Amino acid sequence: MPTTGTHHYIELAIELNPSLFELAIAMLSREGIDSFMEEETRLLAYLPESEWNEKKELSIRQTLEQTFGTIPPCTASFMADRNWNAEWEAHLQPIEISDRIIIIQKNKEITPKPGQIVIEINPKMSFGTGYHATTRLMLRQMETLDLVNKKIMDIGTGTGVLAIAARKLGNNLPILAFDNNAWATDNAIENVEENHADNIAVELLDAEEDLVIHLGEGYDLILANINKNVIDRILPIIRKHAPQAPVLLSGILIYDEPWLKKLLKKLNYQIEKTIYEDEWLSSLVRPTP
Ligand SMILES: C[S@@+](CC[C@H](N)C(=O)[O-])C[C@H]1O[C@@H](n2cnc3c(N)ncnc32)[C@H](O)[C@@H]1O
Repeated sequence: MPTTGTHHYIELAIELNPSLFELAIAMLSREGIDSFMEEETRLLAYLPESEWNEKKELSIRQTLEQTFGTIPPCTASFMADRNWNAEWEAHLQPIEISDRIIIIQKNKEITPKPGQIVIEINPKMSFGTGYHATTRLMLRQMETLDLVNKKIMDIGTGTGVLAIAARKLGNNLPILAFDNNAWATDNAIENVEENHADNIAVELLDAEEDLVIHLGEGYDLILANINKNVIDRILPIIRKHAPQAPVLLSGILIYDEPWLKKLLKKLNYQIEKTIYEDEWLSSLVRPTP
């Protein structure tokens, strides 16, 4: 079971022209950072205190310099857990993913369109608010799929948003949703409960260590919105141990599409559909028969 505890983190405040936020988010996500908040002229990026050290700081500075030619003014400050929720929630507004799906936060009243699914997400520090293009892309792909009688695994569940969406989009089998970050699993459990989404097992697991044993249970659809490096390592495992399962991928930058195509070819997957938003893509891939 995930541990519920106090989580401290580092807030990086980067002074930037807002037109550069998307690019900065894309590049910082390559550093493994996946929690962001946008202010008028500052991009705030959050990472666990345990991951912050001189090497990480240097690597982030190099990434910023390579991306922008110079390092934008940037400060790092410690943030205790207790500062977090109110601040985050104050920034959030409902996000309409499509005519079919809208994401709202706790205590926000909205009138959904007829037939629109409402997902309530209180993100805390987890990724998956709908504020990121990759979450939107995954949800837009999912709403076009027939999820009935599909056993789904949600790798890197973050807030649990995709698993909850699957349930609300008509999926009727048990879902395994996991993340290697205890903030995320704690938060996903809360969100699953808030949404009365039953039969979703949220677990603290690492895809790179625990996949094989779970894939043996037999899955019909794998959701993996993670990042290039992790996908590079786990897709061969998925191909081997879930040889029939389609995989819905995101967390991949458009610049990395050639890499993705090469990997898919090597593993004998065919691309069924790729969609794009900002610098990001999502591909639905199926094992070649
Ligand atoms: C881009 S977020 C996606 C969150 C959510 N699924 C969504 O679509 O919005 C990626 C998530 O993968 C998790 N993650 C990264 N590496 C992982 C690994 N090796 N095993 C499990 N989860 C991982 C991160 O903690 C993060 O919550």
